[in-house]
Amino acid sequence: MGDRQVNPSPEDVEQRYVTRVYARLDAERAAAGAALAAGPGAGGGAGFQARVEREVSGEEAARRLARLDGVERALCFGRIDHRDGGGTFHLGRIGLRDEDHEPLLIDWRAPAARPFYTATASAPGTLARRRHLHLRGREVVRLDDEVFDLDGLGAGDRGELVGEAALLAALRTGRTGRMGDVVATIQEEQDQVIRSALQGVLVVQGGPGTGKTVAALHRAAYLLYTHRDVLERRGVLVVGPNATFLRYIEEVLPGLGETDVVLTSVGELFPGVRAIAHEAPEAAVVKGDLRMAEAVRAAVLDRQRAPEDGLSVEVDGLTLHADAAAVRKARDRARAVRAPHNVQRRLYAHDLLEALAQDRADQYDRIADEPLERMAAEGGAPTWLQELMDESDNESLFDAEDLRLAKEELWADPRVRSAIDELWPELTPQALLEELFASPEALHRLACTLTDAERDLLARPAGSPWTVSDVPLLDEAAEQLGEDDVEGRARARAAELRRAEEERYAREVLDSAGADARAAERERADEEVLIGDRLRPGAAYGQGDERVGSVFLAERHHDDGPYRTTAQRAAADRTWAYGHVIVDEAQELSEMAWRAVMRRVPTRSVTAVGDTAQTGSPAGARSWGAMLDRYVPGRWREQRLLVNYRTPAAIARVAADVLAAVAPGETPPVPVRDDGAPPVAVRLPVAELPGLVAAELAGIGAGRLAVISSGARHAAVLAALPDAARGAAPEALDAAAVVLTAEEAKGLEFDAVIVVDPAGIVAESPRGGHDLYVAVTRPTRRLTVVHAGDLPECLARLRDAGGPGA
Ligand SMILES: Nc1ncnc2c1ncn2[C@@H]1O[C@H](COP(=O)(O)OP(=O)(O)OP(=O)(O)O)[C@@H](O)[C@H]1O
Repeated sequence: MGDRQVNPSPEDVEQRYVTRVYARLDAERAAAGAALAAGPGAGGGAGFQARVEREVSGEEAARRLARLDGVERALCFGRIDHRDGGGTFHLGRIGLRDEDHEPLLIDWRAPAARPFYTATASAPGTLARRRHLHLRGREVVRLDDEVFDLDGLGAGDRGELVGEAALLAALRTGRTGRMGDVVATIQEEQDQVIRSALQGVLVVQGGPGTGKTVAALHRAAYLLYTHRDVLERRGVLVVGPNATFLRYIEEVLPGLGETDVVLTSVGELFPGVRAIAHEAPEAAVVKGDLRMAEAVRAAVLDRQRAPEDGLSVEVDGLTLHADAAAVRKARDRARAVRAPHNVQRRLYAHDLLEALAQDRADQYDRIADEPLERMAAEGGAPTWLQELMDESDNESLFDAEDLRLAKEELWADPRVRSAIDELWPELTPQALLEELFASPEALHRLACTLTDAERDLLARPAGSPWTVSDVPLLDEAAEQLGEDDVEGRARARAAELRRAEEERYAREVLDSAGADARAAERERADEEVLIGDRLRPGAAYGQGDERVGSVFLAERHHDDGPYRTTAQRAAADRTWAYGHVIVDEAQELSEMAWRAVMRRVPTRSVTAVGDTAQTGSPAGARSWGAMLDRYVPGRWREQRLLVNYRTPAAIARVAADVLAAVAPGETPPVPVRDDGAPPVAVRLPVAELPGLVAAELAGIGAGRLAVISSGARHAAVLAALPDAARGAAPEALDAAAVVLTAEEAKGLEFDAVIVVDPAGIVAESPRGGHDLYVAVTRPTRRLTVVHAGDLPECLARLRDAGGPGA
């Protein structure tokens, strides 16, 4: 008996494999940790080259460690067996090799992993079997097998879901308040989105719950894996609708082993400004309109003056004058240079200083000559003096060096400086916009393509807090003004030699990365400003001006402080050019917001995911072409997601009714499951919400609940539910119950949702009932609609269903 060989169960076999995989992960972590601990002191050699190499290997170790740390959970989740001796592969969040460098775990993004995501019962490709491994910690707790039997059932019987059992199990799991990755259950239509080419603009259009967000995040991870060379250096930017949403999705990418991604919202795109103030939707519409770019431009040009009577300044008892023609010439010359306002200003100031210095020299000449000329005129000059005077006729006492010194001296004089500042001030984006909005006269004169009513919407007192729709305008202004990085340039001057070396290195980086359009543009602009050493750095200007594109990059590469990742450096730099940008809830972006986003990705490598049927902002997109054709005329490609993974069929039917009312002609996505409690409508005073919330929470166990209410009832709902989390603060995601507006709920999901005052939500929705559509598409299990008056017609199905309070 004791000798009898018992075949190990499939679970045991997989457990053994999984244990090996985790042992390997531990070993790799230890190695990366040791490399990092050895630190920059490791490896000898002084000089820049050695330093860069050490820094790069330090970066590499830090990155590797972060990647290995993120993938602990469900590291190995699948296995594929090919037919006819094609081999067996285990799939994981990252790839691992064993001690002999043989593949142990295939990265889910590798081509070899693809059949796992594309094989269906009707089209299994070369697969004989797909297996999902479910782990708890490092323990295998369940296996789901799909055996592809070519002679078996047809597609109609099996459906086309990939890994159906595992998918449904994943969809039924209670929500945690954080989006998780779906690497084990990616569906084929999502796989196509994820693996679509890096180049160009990809629009992913799909109804609520079709996995647009989750697919976009997996796409980020896929692109980083496949194009690591470019993207690790340039970074990937994900733009989401607000800070809560960003918190909701922030764990997905680290869980996939990727950390080089910047997550931000439009309100945070401008470093140093936190836009939190609310404003009227009508004002947001005006600020989102492209005509605002013209208004900002006009406001900048308005601050570049050439007065009719020229410039006069009192200096040391003399009135120095630059006549109108000279000032106009200086302005036109500065404007002709392709550089932003604050950079052009240096040229303008230089030319005015020259005119003033020349005037002073002429006046000194006259003063010096005057007594002699008077003597000569009175016939009292001796012959030798007369001869000398004739010889020096028209010859100034001042040479070029004197003039240069005079300019420096004048620039150091506060009266001269403030006179020049009056005509062409150095401006910050904040000051420019604040002054524009605070002056009805300036608005009238400069925002001339707007109507009076539109201008009235922009007017507000100085010192008002920034709103989200101000941010693209600040960005626009920053682009027109140019930032004068005084500190950066002072640092640069102090380390001239080191910079030269770094520049050489950065040039190599630039070359290998291909042309960086943005850096090249800056380079051109700066060279033009500096042509012929006209503004040579010196005491007069106090700063080094010799910036070129690769120096920008060198500055970005080098940092005297602790090591910063690409993502950290990119996030702090408004002018960073990303390798790829993903925009979620992209339908909400205004024209001006798109302009700010596109500025950050000169290569136009963009993924825009959204649903034009959910557009809530009146400044947002009604069609993708309206937003994108301007940047990539006719060249953006669209992929549609058609399956709803979030909401069970009964709730999806209610949502479809709402959709038919707010966006007739739009097709709702097809729900993938038909379970969960039927949705109900209850007539209930807000004061009785606590009982309903308690009952719903009991119904969902450890899940999450949201109460989504109209603005009109919001305060009353908050008062009735003092224990619930409130508002869109990111912490609210951790609470069992949260009270939100429809706007705040966008992109999020909850096990149970209570929609309060649907008629109010419809009435308040700037674009009709779109906000109600958002609200009823948030639940994964239960939907309750609470109303006091009549239900909106689009919810008639709930009334007819005869729920308890219908
Ligand atoms: N292939 C999948 N496997 C498991 N879960 C999935 C899959 N695809 C989507 N889901 C789940 O479906 C839910 C909806 O996904 P997601 O939030 O990405 O949808 P969306 O299209 O962005 O929705 P919305 O338009 O409402 O923002 C999430 O819980 C997500 O994890």
